Amino acid sequence: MERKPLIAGNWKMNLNHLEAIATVQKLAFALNDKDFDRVEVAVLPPYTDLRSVQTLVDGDKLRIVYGAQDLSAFDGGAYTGEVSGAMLAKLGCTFVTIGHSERRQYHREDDALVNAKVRAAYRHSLTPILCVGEGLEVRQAGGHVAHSVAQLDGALREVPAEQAASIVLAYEPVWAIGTGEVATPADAQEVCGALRARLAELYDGEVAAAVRILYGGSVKSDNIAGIMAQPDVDGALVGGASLDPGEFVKLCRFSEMSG
Ligand SMILES: O=C[C@H](O)COP(=O)(O)O
Repeated sequence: MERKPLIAGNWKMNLNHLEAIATVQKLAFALNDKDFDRVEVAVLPPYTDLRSVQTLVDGDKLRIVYGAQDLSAFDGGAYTGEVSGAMLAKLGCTFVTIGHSERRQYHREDDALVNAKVRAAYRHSLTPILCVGEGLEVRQAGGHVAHSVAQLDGALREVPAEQAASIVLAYEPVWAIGTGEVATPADAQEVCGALRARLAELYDGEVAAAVRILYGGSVKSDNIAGIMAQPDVDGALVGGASLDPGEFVKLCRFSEMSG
């Protein structure tokens, strides 16, 4: 099955709504139809930017898609500070990142909550970008595959095959996030391959073949080609480098970069 590569820019807590408009405009100006035919390009701005991004994308009929960095496990009600899947769907979001290591670390999100958020996303027709990945100690102890697969198992509890087939996974080794320490292409392939094999066990080969698996962690234009060349890597979840439109455009043209 043909899987269209996805390059997604996770802006984290950067860029206000005015900066978001300028950034998306620069991306739209630089990227052309050929780029969008080859790769799906997504940005994941802070909540406060989403309405502005929606207006720009709709108004100019841009092929850039967008999403949020998190959502509430609940659909509405007295949950101060939370944002529901329904609200994100209304803003035209395609994707929502779930289980990013920064949410797991700073907000104590565990597999049960990640699972509840995955199911909330599907209730509102949002596509989760489910993040898994090990910390340095786990990697050094050789537990990286088991750790990432266990996070996948936890996140997909009670998620039926027809929903799972549309999920996007992101393998992000925590030790490689924002550190400049990029995993080798072989490191990325080892875990991404194991995640796909696990999907085949949990569901079937068809689901496993349909799911896009991204690598994330210090991806830059000078290292993306080798990572993208791996058979089970279908894209990148990019943090820091996505804040620079010129660099992000280069990442979207990964096939022109040297490995
Ligand atoms: O979601 C993106 C990842 O956390 C990677 O961030 P980074 O590219 O700044 O290392």
